Amino acid sequence: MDPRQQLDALLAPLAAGRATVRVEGERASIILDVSGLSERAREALAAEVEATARTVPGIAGVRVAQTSQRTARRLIAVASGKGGVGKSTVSTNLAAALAAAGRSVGMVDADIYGPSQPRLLGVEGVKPEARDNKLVPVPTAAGVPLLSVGQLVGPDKALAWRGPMATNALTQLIDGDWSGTGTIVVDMPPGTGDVQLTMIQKHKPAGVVIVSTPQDLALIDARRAIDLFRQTGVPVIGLVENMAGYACPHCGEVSDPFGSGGAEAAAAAMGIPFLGRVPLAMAIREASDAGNVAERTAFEGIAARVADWIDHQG
Ligand SMILES: Nc1ncnc2c1ncn2[C@@H]1O[C@H](COP(=O)(O)OP(=O)(O)OP(=O)(O)O)[C@@H](O)[C@H]1O
Repeated sequence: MDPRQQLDALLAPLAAGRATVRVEGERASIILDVSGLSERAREALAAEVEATARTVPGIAGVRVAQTSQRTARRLIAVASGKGGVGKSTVSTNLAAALAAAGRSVGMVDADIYGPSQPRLLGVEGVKPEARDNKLVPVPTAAGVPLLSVGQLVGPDKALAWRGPMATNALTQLIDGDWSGTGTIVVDMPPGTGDVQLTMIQKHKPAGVVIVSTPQDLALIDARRAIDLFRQTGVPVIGLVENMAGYACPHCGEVSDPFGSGGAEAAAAAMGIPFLGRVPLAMAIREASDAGNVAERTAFEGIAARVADWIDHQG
């Protein structure tokens, strides 16, 4: 475990959901959300967090800052018209890139048909604890704490759920102990069913990112998803074209077996921003399978555009 992972693991039982941790070289900065705590409890928690952080090998300096301003929770849904287009992969890498850029980001995996975030974020089999009747997000190496349908029932079981069970699970995850987390990326199930409607009506996402492949766009599934969010007043942050072109694993050159520019033109025709293309690349699949998010370059531009959108929402 690297110092960052050790720090997250040690702080989880003490202050998960309250601590936002950054590690640069040998220095750790921890922002502690102390809202709702008494003066004495704040000081005690800050002292305990600092003392604990100092025990981590490889960390030489620790700075703990307290904030009592509970960050307004902002939900960014990631949706697609159909399954298998890489929505989960885009969600993970988007969240990881935002975290790497210094944002406090969490992940809710509401994909009942294939909750793959525990695997993608490298915490498969780790169950969240409950505190004050709320689930406590599981810390991950990418700095993106996670609550997933897969943690509640195991990766293969949720598929058989009917509407109310699925929507209750979504609410339980979104109402977890997210104090200190500014933005929660929500990996939605594909399509336009009950979970999407509950998400829109009850949880009111700030915006939605739509993921599609070049072929998905041609098949109009993505358009149907875009229409649902638009008609219900959820701002569409933009379209990500995934598996766009093939990146040669040897030389990195991207070729376009399906032509290029189609998604960008489709986004323009629908009047929504185009956030970028992610090539079909062996490195992306391998990183996903290994539960790490090392392959980040393809996602940085997309994350920067989403961050820009967030900042302009006030
Ligand atoms: N750009 C890419 N390059 C290579 N492989 C990719 C890329 N994007 C996704 N994949 C791979 O494609 C498969 C499906 O991706 P993912 O699970 O992210 O899709 P999804 O849309 O979330 O699917 P579902 O809706 O079924 O959960 C995974 O094996 C993933 O590693």
